[in-house]
Amino acid sequence: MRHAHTVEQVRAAEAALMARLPEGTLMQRAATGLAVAISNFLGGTYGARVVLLIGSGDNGGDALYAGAYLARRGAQVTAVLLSDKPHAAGLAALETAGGQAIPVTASSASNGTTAAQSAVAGADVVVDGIVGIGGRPGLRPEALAVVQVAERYGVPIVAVDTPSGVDVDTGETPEPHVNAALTVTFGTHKICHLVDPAATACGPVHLVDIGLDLPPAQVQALQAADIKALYPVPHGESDKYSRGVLGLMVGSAQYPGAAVIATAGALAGPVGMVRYVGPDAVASAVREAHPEVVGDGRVQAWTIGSGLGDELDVPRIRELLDAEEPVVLDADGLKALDDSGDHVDVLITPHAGELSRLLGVDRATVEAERLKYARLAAETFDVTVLLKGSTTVIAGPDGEVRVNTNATPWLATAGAGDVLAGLCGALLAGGLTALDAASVGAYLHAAAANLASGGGPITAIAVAQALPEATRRLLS
Ligand SMILES: NC(=O)C1=CN([C@@H]2O[C@H](COP(=O)(O)OP(=O)(O)OC[C@H]3O[C@@H](n4cnc5c(N)ncnc54)[C@H](O)[C@@H]3O)[C@@H](O)[C@H]2O)[C@@H](O)CC1
Ligand SMILES: [K+]
Repeated sequence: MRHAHTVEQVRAAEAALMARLPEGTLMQRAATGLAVAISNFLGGTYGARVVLLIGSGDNGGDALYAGAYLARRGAQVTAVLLSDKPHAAGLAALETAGGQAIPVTASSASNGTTAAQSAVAGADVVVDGIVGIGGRPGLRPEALAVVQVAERYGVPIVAVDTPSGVDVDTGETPEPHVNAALTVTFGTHKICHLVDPAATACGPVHLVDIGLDLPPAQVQALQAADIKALYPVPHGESDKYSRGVLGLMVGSAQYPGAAVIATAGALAGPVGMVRYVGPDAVASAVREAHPEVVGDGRVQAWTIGSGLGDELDVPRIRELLDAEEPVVLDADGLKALDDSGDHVDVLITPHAGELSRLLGVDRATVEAERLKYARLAAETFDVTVLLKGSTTVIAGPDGEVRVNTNATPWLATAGAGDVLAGLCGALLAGGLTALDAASVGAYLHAAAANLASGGGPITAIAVAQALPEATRRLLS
């Protein structure tokens, strides 16, 4: 499990630990981990040209001490000072180790550029120590100008703790920010490391343990071992009924393929039986592709909505939402969702466009503030929300949030959502809670997509077909 804590939680844990340790110990731990990570990123330090961007706070202190470490190992280190009050002890350490510091405004011998811009343009790596957890969104003009030089010259940026300019506690990026090739963070993940759009700006995230004692996390990212522990594996006493029966109310004359694809996703889940309920022509198409599927009858869970188009029986869907059996509500089915606030175990699986319609805000706003709107919808409709996207945000009605980060962009293909809806329904029928079904479903869906893709295009059916192998690999 990866945990993400808020800035407030991190500061409290840091304060408690600092009170017990000699001054500067935490920063030394952070800086050493940072320096080792930069050295690994570069594949060695001797002769490497390293430029540090240094703001006014402890984030800059980390970067300066790491720069001193690298300078002692033969790197040519230049600190660009963005503030007139850089971390004094860190700066002294860098200079003692042979590094040099220049103010961001210093002019260069060559016309038109500053010394800082020339240093950045010729660097092997730029280290972003502008701001960390003390930062507000955005970059000041001098900082933005040097960051843009790095981008223009293709110089990779390693972010210290967080890419400067992002909103650390929400993952939002309303203002210009650093786009890192690697982020080295300390103690725990922050929310911006896991939630898009900021998560993308972090690149891979490397966590350095500095010994913090932390409270329960606000956001969690389940890893393979967590998913494995949740998966409902059949045992010696299992039969097709006890493994769970899923009812599918999906597909229509308009979109018969959605029914076939959602069924493929469901059958690749942990259920014992799948029932299809829908128009005769669609049922025939489903049975032709999947002869295992039977008709109406008792079920332990429902998947409703994928590809229903205009064939929406709203009163019937509302009846099922209020009934005891848990429901996955997808795509067109979302039009039947009400905010009566009396849902037992309902999982909705919207993309940003569908969530924006449900909440009456525009799509771009939902995409920019994914965590906020996933939480809001969970609370408003008393459901669990799985908000699809490059990082999937899963929010429970009681405020619990999980994210899934293993997806591939190749998964953005027609029908992929139908596979997910079928799979999540199967996991609900297999006995998982809505939150766990969403977590396991999102993880396996992405794992199957990675397997099927291998770095190339995929179809939704190929994702469904790769699900058994992805599940086998997880469980083995
Ligand atoms: N507190 C600790 O014990 C530890 C802190 N560590 C480092 O310290 C960082 C936090 O340090 P600080 O609390 O000094 O805060 P920062 O270094 O993140 O920010 C410092 C100051 O920058 C200014 N600022 C805010 N937004 C800005 C913006 N957009 N552009 C320019 N300046 C802006 C503010 O005046 C803020 O107080 C962490 O992210 C981490 O890197 C690590 O050394 C681990 C231990
Ligand atoms: K930073």
